Amino acid sequence: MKMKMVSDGYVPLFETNKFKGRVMYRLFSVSIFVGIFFILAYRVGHIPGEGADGKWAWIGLFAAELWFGFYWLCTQALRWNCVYKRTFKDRLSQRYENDLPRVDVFVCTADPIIEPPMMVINTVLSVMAYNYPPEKLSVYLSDDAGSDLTFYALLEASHFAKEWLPYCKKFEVEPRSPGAYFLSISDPIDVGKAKAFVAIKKLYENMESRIRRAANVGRLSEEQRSKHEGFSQWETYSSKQDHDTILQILIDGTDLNARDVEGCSLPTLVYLAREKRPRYSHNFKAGAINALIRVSKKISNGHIILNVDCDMYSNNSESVRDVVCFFMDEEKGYEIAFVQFPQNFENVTKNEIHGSFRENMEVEFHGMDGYGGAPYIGTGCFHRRDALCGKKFDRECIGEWNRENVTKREESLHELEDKSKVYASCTYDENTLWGKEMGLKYGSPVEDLITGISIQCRGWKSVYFNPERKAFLGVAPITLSQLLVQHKRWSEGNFLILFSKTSPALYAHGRISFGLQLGYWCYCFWAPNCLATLYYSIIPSLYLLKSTPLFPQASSPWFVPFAYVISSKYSYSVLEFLWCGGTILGWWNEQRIWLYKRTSSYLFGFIAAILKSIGFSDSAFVITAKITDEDVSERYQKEILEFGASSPMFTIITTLAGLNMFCFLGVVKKLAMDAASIRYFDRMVLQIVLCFVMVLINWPLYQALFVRQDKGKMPSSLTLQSIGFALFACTCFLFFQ
Ligand SMILES: O=c1ccn([C@@H]2O[C@H](COP(=O)(O)OP(=O)(O)O[C@H]3O[C@H](CO)[C@@H](O)[C@H](O)[C@H]3O)[C@@H](O)[C@H]2O)c(=O)[nH]1
Ligand SMILES: [Mn+2]
Repeated sequence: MKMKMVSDGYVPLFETNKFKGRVMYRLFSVSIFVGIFFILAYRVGHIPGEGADGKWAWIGLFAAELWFGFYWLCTQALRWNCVYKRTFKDRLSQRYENDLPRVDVFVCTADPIIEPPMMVINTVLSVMAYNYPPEKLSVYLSDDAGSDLTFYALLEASHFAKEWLPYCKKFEVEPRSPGAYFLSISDPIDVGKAKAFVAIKKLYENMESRIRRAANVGRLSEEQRSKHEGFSQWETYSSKQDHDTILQILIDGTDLNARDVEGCSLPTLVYLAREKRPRYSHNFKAGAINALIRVSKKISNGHIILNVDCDMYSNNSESVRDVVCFFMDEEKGYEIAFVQFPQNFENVTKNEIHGSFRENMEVEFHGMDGYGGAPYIGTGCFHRRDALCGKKFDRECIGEWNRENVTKREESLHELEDKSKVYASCTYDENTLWGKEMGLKYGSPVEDLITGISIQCRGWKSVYFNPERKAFLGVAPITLSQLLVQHKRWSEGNFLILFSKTSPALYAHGRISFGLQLGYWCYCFWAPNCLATLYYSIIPSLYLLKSTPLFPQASSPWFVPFAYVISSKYSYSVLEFLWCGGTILGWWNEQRIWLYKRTSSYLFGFIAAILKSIGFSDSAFVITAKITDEDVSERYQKEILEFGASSPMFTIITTLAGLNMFCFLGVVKKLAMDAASIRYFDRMVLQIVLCFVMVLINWPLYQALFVRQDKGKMPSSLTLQSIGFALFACTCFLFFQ
């Protein structure tokens, strides 16, 4: 009904544009498909005869190539149908400025040491300062550590906000995280602003030094505690895993006395540490968010919920308005459950030694958006509250944004706090649909992705929005081992989704589009990728030692599909990377990380997933550290890979690098000594190239093994062990096989 009414003079609040080079890309993609077909045909048609050397290796390669072919096909779904979104915020203001929906922002933190309170409150301040009516904005901090230090920092932030918010609005500051803002501007050019700048900076620095001092001492003084009654809630606190619910409304937006220094109202600000007991599983981040969903329903009940990690500050004060354009669009808004922004990082170096999510963010998610289903990736995502709470999509529920406004509260603030605490108790979830059908799903290390899929399976659509000015900036892992651990968690979780109730292989079939299903497979199948990749990076190199060819020789026509697929796929990959704003060296680094992730993280993730599904272990959420030592981050800035400590993941990648080094040395020896080396080269060319690329890509690793002397080099024990393994493997292969 409503749709009919508006469609006459309908002027949309957002538009969707298709990628212009679509047809070209599809033709290119088909040509690669044909190439892959010929490669597989070659494998099937040329299996070495019974008893011939390398028969089983050959069959293994066939399996690996079949896998890569399948995986490649899935990745096409991410590129086939890319779309780009644009919003019209001026139209939004014209039409709805007085009817904007309420928005609740959830920031979560879990450890005051690896997630320093200063970082947390910078994120909080940045979202409090959104260009949005403050009476419609509420900010909640979930503290899974229940740390009084974090509470203290938030209390300080609530005072500072009274100066910071009007300052941001007056001078149209960007970004609105004070820390990032002061770093980006050393001296204001405009003299008129200079005074205000100096004053606010001073306030910030004073606050910072108070918080840092408290953090260094490790506890708060009696005097600090006496400044706020909220601290009394820590009296019964025994540990991070064992404490009552701590809930404090620091700023009550409905209170007419809560004003900033210019007399404008302030957003509501709430601190919550949900109840924790050792006997009850707290379900990590999913449990924290679900507690917030319930508590916030009682306090502010925003229609839209934004969820950010504590290290992801808002870099664009217009984001909420962008999002509201999607939700309030009269024709298409009613079917959107969530709007996901990209994850961008503040601390990536120019050539991204740890790789980045560049292609995922700039290409692949646009591809999924083309099928109506951007994934939910945990942070920087705005949800429609109802959809997040389990509501099924229903065509009838159009135009419900303008429902009731906050009615004047009957109870006092204290009563409200006490009543809301119930919703954060550790037993509240038991025997309810929370964590299953409602809120974020429990039991998965990637609660975000799986929750997004289940929302889409209930009929909702989602939107991916990637504006010019980045909406959020976070902290990427600074050391290689942190990165590998993070990817282990993801690959394990993504793989387990396939076997879950909302598997994109089975359950989702028919509920989401097939293109989107394939798109999700790319992520779900991260872990098993390790098998084919390990095989490809070991077996062909080993067979070089025996001079057994496993690929067509250079003079054979079968060489053509291999050469075509490899060269065109990689040329395209480089072009895509540059087009997304990367550098050539960045691309090369990305390939290295691709290899390391696939051979170590994914392998461990794969094993962990299997152990978990047969009931041997339980997955945990290892929180990614956001701070490091001075010299570690110095090396990171210089783009030097950080090893330092031993880890089983390093053993694998080092053994692999050693093995390829030995095989390559074997080739060099053959080429130098053998009179028929031209013939050898012709027969073995693809294997030699593969081995050579492996050596080349591992160059920084060899330096860490043999050359570097700094603290971030590979530990000597690990070097010895891995080189030993590699030598052993080569020798065994040569003499006993
Ligand atoms: O028990 C926990 C554990 C974590 N967190 C918070 O969850 C967020 C993400 O944790 P982090 O260690 O930074 O993980 P990342 O690997 O960086 O997280 C990515 O991957 C996760 C899923 O694996 C998603 O939940 C995140 O949103 C996404 O940024 C942080 O704000 C944590 O404070 C909690 O609140 N409680
Ligand atoms: Mn993180």
